[in-house]
Amino acid sequence: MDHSPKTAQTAAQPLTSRPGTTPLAGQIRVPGDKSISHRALMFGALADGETRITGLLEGEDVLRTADAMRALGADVTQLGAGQWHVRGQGRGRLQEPKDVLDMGNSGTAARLICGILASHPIFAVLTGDGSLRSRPMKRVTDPLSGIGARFAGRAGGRLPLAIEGTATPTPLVYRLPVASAQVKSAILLAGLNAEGETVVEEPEATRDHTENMLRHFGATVSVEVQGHGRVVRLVGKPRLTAADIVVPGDPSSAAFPIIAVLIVPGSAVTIDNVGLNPLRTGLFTTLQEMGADLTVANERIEGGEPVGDLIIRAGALQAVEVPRSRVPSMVDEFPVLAVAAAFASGTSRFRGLSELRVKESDRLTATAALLSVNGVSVEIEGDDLVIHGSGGKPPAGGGKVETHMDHRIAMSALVLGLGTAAPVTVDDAAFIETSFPHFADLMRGLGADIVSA
Ligand SMILES: O=C(O)C1=C[C@@H](OP(=O)(O)O)[C@@H](O)[C@H](O)C1
Ligand SMILES: C=C(OP(=O)(O)O)C(=O)O
Repeated sequence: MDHSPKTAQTAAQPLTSRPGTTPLAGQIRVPGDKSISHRALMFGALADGETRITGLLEGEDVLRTADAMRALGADVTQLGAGQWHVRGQGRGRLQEPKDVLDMGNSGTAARLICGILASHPIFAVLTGDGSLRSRPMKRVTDPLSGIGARFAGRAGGRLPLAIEGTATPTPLVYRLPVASAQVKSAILLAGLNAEGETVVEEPEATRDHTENMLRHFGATVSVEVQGHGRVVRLVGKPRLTAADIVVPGDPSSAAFPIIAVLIVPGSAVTIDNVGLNPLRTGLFTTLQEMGADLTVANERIEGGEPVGDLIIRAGALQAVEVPRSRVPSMVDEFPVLAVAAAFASGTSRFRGLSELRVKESDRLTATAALLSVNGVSVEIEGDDLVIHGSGGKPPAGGGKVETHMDHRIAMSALVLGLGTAAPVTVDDAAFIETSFPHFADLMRGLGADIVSA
């Protein structure tokens, strides 16, 4: 099986989704969690010994991380579908890469690897695709300069970025200016090679997979809850020991079939083995507030993370107001939540979405555009998104959506077209491969009508 990332080379792949005449039905699994998959490969590369990973997401973003870890000297091998092993060099012993590291479309890969490289005495250059090269990197390079690493990038700190790591990193005490698990993780990863304690204060709690995995590999990490936020402390220079990892299904990917089921009348689907880390489940809370028929069965802990099976049935939805404090726990789910809101009764407001402007695309603008080109009434007010729902009546559809190299915009638009009056077309579905390989096939298996445009 060829696992090299491809999006950069492939021609645009337009797709159309058409309103079906039959409900969606079935029992499925979604691919492994992207955040946990990146971290599993990185921690495996930083640890002593052999880490075995089950359920790894084989999406292009994660394959970029696998390639980068190989270029830094780790032995990364696929044993079977979702089964990978990584033999690490031991903390602090990564090698200088011989060529530029291409992180493709992945912000998580680029920012976390900056943290890893910053505290190794090596030189490296990072680049990415057109989307990633437009995304801000100063949010990691500014604090990481404080440990003694040096960075030179394009205007605004954008990729390509040259990094000169330091052999003697100073431990940081840093308060995050934005709620970002990527920035928190970059600082903690850099702190692994610093003598003493690295402290990251986050004003809003963000996903804690890095903290969980640090402990799983033997590091000492403490977390103190402070209001909506947390203070994370890492003791530097731990021995990281290889540990097996079981990756749960990605709740951010599950969001797409979930919303599809909710908006296609008569549908009922079960999604098995979805990660339910409480810092990732803001969408489920919000959908329950909208009156969605969404229940969790068989809740259990697997590989240190809570997981469960989701049972979803179509039904009427009410408008919702999502508070700013909930944004980090569902930051990637707003485009598809906006699709659900388009079918609800009443006007929904999602507050405080400024971070959506710096994702793979400006998702605030792209989400509003994907709705309005399909006849949904929507406004952006400051950093809020306001959506006037149709009250269950199918919105017009018939639009061609620009996806701007953004997988989540592409999948959200395709979900919308399953419930609109006329089909919805996306200009390029190729980027769906970054996080959700075989998305269209999985949806077709449930009865969705998705075809090449
Ligand atoms: O740490 C992570 O794995 C991620 C953090 C989030 O980004 P920010 O840290 O920029 O909010 C999220 O949008 C991204 O998909 C994955
Ligand atoms: C924002 C995302 O990913 P990243 O920042 O890793 O590119 C995402 O997957 O929605």
